[in-house]
Amino acid sequence: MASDMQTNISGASAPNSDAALGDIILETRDLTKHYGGVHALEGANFTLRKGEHVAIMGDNGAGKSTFVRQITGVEQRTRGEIIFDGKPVHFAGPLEARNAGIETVFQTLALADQLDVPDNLFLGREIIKWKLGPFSVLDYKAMRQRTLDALEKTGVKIPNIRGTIERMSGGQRQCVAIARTATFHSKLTIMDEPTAALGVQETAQVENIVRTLKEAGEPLILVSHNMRQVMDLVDRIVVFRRGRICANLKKEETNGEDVVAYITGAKTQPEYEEAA
Ligand SMILES: Nc1ncnc2c1ncn2[C@@H]1O[C@H](COP(=O)(O)OP(=O)(O)OP(=O)(O)O)[C@@H](O)[C@H]1O
Repeated sequence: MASDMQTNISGASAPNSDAALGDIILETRDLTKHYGGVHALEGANFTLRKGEHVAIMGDNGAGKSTFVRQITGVEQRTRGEIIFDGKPVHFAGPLEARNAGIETVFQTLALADQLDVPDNLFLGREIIKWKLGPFSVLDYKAMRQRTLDALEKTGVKIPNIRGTIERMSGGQRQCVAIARTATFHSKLTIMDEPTAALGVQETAQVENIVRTLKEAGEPLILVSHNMRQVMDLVDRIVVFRRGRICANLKKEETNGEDVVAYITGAKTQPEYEEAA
């Protein structure tokens, strides 16, 4: 599948068609989250195919992060179904989601500040050299080598991988988090505003990593407010408004102005009108 896609897709902005994409990797049905009286997410029906890159857009408070938190097991949904890789799932926490193949890069990074890059990459799934009863010895050499491979693959330049995360810039930290995805070939990557706090160069680096994921046929959900970035990187845009999906737009059939009209409520797609 990936190689078929590569022949069809010469760059992130190449035209896309459903035929170039694989089976459904993620589906949500009626996904809903209420915080007491706050209906943060209401009846979200969403589908993502293997190899597809989809942006989630919407105004502040539209429900984007809430949607991500239900999928990644950070919170427990009020109702609805999540079907991941063909099976209904109910993750008790983010580690369970990660072990199932969902790698998430949050706005606030889930990295351990006191640890170095290899330790962060392999946190919770260390390579074991040998194990005897309750004792095990970790294979640090193998973990370091795989770290260097992952950074090289994603084009990330970090001068000293043995330095602790707390000493790195925001961009470097973000790249480490994203390189973790590349290392483990996750089945799905979710990025929630990965470049919101980054400078121009660091943003470009993260965007390059997104392109390498696309070339490798790895699916992605990208939550972003950045229209240029979205138009540059994804195949499809799903717009949330007041907790509900109000548009599902193929990139080649829309433009920035059109997307803004859905975000602000000036437009709603007919199929979502009843819900809006
Ligand atoms: N833990 C919570 N308790 C109560 N209300 C919450 C909680 N988390 C989010 N909300 C509310 O749910 C709604 C959706 O929030 P969410 O963070 O999903 O929006 P968002 O689209 O990600 O916004 P932003 O772009 O500002 O990050 C908002 O009204 C928010 O105040």
